[in-house]
Amino acid sequence: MTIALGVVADDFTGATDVAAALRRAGVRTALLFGVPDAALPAPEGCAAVVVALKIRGVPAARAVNEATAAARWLRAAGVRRLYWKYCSTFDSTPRGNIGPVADALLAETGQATTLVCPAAPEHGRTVHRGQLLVHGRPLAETPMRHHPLNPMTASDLRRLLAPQTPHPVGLIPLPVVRAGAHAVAEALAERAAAGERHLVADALTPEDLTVLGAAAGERALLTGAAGLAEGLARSLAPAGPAATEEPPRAGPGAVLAGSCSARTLEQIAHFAARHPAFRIDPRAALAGRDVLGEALAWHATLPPDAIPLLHASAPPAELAAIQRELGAERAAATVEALLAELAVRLVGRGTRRLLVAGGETSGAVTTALRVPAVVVGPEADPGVPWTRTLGDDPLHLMLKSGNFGAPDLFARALEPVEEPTP
Ligand SMILES: Nc1ncnc2c1ncn2[C@@H]1O[C@H](COP(=O)(O)OP(=O)(O)OP(=O)(O)O)[C@@H](O)[C@H]1O
Ligand SMILES: O=C(O)[C@@H](O)C(=O)CO
Repeated sequence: MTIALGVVADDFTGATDVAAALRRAGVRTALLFGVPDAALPAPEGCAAVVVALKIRGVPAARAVNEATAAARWLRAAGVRRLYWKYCSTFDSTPRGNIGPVADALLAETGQATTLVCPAAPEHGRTVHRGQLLVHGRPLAETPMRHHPLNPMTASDLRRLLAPQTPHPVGLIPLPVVRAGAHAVAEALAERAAAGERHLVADALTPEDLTVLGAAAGERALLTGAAGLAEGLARSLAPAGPAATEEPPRAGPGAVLAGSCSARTLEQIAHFAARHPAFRIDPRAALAGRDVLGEALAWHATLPPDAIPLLHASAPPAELAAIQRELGAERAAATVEALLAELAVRLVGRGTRRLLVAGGETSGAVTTALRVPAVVVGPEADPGVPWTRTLGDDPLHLMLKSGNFGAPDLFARALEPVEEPTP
């Protein structure tokens, strides 16, 4: 089977989000974690392959190297169209990594111009007049202002991208998109001739994204969040039925959360009111306390059917205080290392369903668990699918983006479902 689309995703939850969107569009999708080994054969029977990397916050040179290596593997596996998936809230700093990777992949494919469209209407993200809106509010006026690693303090995508690339950034405004694929294709050709390399595209609806996907035609590289990938998939092939697979209902479950996003904090509050919860503090760990040992000892006291939550998440003011005291990167690395080791220990103790909140956190956990690839299953909420490892005794993983899912998601995903009495 030809692989129609190869996606390079900058974090692990973003990768599951885009894989779920492709599955929704009827495309059988495989999800690989980390740059695939050169000898790894292309997954059988899949029309799309997503490679999940953990390059959102790393130095730009490293992000470029890993993304290029993943793109080369995908192209060697026969992929003609590449997609660079970044966050629908454009998580990045003025140093990168969205621009540098887009430039590197453009050079790799020999293409002159690409689209930049983080719209994901499914998640309430739209682009209008080049502004990124989250449920109608400019990005910089949302809690993303307080993100622990990349606070987003501007909303204009041209302004956000400009410091990340030496190339001109232009705009395809909504009226052009609404005029249809032909008008967008013409605008793309004109802007390319004018030397504009990155074209921010307005999109408010799934239909706008399908138009953009269709306009891109045979272009070898598009960039954006899950919405444009789904639009591209819809324009490539009519939607088929999504594979039918039940969510995993049984087996010991646990939640590990390192996301400090507003939605994760709500989900933690909801879950902790019903289930045992343990809070990890990086200050204690760096002061020399055996936080891992304490968490494991706490876990050992729980009844076998408990669904524990272990988390480090802190509200904005407390997070800022921790970061001032420890340094943001040191604090984050400490939390990630602790949660990753906890994941390994919990799975060692029999956990088979693991919900992980946060993209960086999911990257750390999945890498520590040495999971090479998963099959993408049903979504519990938009962009939050269950995935499972291959083999006889699969591990079920739900990698949740910080801002995704309803407040009761953790409970809904993991609590046993009462069978209706006949
Ligand atoms: N108490 C804390 N103090 C300092 N850093 C923390 C704390 N808790 C979590 N972190 C760090 O904050 C970062 C949160 O990023 P992560 O990507 O996991 O979540 P997110 O940004 O909400 O999710 P997504 O990327 O999916 O939107 C992680 O690196 C984590 O280790
Ligand atoms: O696009 C999004 O918002 C998510 O897929 C994501 O990347 C979160 O890390």
